[in-house]
Amino acid sequence: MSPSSNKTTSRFGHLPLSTSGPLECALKGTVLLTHPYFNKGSAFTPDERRDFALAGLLPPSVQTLEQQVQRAYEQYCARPDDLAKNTFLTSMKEQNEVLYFRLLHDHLPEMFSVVYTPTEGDAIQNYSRIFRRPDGLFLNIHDVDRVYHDLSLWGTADDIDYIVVTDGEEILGIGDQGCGGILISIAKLALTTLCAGIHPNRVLPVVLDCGTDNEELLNDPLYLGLREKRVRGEAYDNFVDTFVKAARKLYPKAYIHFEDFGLQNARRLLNKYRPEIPCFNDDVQGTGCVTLAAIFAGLHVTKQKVDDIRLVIFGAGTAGVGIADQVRDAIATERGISKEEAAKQIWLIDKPGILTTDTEDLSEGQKPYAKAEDEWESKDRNLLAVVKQVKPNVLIGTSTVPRSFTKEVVEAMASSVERPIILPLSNPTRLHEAVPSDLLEWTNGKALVATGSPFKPVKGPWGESGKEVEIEVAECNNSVVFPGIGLGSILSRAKLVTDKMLVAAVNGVAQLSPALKDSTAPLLPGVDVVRDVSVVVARKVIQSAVEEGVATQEGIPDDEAELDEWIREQMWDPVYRPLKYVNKEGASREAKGEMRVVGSVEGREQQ
Ligand SMILES: NC(=O)C1=CN([C@@H]2O[C@H](COP(=O)(O)OP(=O)(O)OC[C@H]3O[C@@H](n4cnc5c(N)ncnc54)[C@H](O)[C@@H]3O)[C@@H](O)[C@H]2O)C=CC1
Ligand SMILES: CC(=O)C(=O)O
Ligand SMILES: [Mg+2]
Repeated sequence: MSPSSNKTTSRFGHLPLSTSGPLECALKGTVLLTHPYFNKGSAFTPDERRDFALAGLLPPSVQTLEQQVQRAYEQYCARPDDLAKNTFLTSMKEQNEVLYFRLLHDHLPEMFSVVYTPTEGDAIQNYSRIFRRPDGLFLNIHDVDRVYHDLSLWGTADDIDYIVVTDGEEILGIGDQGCGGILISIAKLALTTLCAGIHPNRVLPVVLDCGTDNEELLNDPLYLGLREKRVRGEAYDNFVDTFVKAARKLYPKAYIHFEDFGLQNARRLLNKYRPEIPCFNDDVQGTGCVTLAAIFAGLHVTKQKVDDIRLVIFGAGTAGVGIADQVRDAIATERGISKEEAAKQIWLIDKPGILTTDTEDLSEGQKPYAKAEDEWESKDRNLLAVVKQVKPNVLIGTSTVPRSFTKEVVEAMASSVERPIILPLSNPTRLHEAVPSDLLEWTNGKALVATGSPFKPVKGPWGESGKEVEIEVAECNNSVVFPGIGLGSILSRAKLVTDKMLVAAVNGVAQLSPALKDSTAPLLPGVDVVRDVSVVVARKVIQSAVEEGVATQEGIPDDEAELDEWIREQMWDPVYRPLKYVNKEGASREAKGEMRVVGSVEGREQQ
């Protein structure tokens, strides 16, 4: 999958998001060189150097993007550790976006974990220490009156397709990171471009700074966010609502992706806004979708059906309940039974142990899964006791409790099922409920494993032959699916993101599972094919949006192959487009470099 050179004119005629042809630019000289969207560095052509007053500002050799990637890769490799590599890549993104995305594209399996989990988690924890220049939109709860104005600086009604917003309360598995959460919005958006070709100049990362309950940050003199305890209740709801309403009014085409909100808010906000606007909560829905696809692949290997699912989820928070709902709904649909009946195949465990109708303070999301108290044989309510009684064939971890899938638990599970499906999903890596090497060793290679963060393949002398075999472990992360869901929603200009669109996305990923063809292969497709996965997911989502009557885009092709072509045509590729000078007066906001980079480039704050 090498990015094509500039796309030729489409046979579909004008497409809203097509990126073919020259790029108009009203910037010149040093301003142009410091603008990440237009900058080409040493790859500016002789004509461009002349037309844009760059001649004396660059060394004479005109280089190709490939040469630049080679140089950048050497510099990347020279960085001593992953956090330094992450910082290097951030700096490259601020200088030259095409080069940044092309470097990542060409080295994706190697660099994915550096720009995403786990290393992005380290960058977020160190945000106020490693900060050099701001990126994204910082809104704070004491300036509610400014929300509309500050949002309006990012473009006009047509300019923004995709917004990722966080309030920083529950970042990955590392908890409250306050305004450092902006980096998760930026990272998720980088993945939408990288994995699904969503245009990097048409996205907006946002952090809603409501304070932080993280004492370390509150006591850090260098902390950059609001230095006070989180504001909650009515003021919080009003702040979020002001943001959502302003975003809808200013950018009516934009899809809003909620990321890493806290347990009290994630699902509540999703339920509030889902019936009204095209929005998506990645931790609830993205995680639910990708995990269901992994379970489908696992059932294919074990030759079981949806009826056979006996699922135990350890950690019944935002992600855990999101997964439970997605699986429950799939069981209900497939078996033609009610959701209540389907929920009987799912058991949730949280801090008090198995959740029963007697458990205090069950959340609304947990209630449908609470089991009758008298079902419990043992007075123990812990994971081991539950596994022994339930005899699950699928065990999922979304608890942030490292090593909680102990040898005893896994052996208990493996004693009652031939091929246990075990998915420790907590991020970052150090919080995984178990590591693949242990799971495979304890089950003699029988466990079907996928993990929340990436792991290297595991070698071992498993099976009766005792021969050394290498098992590749799939990454079960919402990143497999959210870029494609976003792409499909944007291209169809869906009014809403419906349940059926999400089920369609699950089926799209599941049909691409390598395990369908080879039972020893990973349960999910890997990052090496992620753009192809996104096309299939987007296609399924678009078809479903059309069927549901929520697609508003005209001219969506009916034919599947044509639809794929129509999708690919609108995916942004990391290639240089020729620059065409336009006079500043009357130039578009994009040509003036005003989108994504707000205000004058020269005047941007550094440090
Ligand atoms: N692989 C993926 O795609 C995704 C992974 N995650 C990961 O899942 C983890 C959880 O994330 P969220 O659901 O957003 O957090 P959350 O805070 O909403 O949920 C965590 C749940 O685990 C429970 N828990 C904590 N200690 C426990 C214990 N000792 N025993 C049983 N339950 C316990 C908490 O009470 C809470 O209900 C994080 O590490 C996050 O990075 C989240 C979203 C996507
Ligand atoms: C992957 C993700 O969204 C999380 O860990 O929160
Ligand atoms: Mg998340």
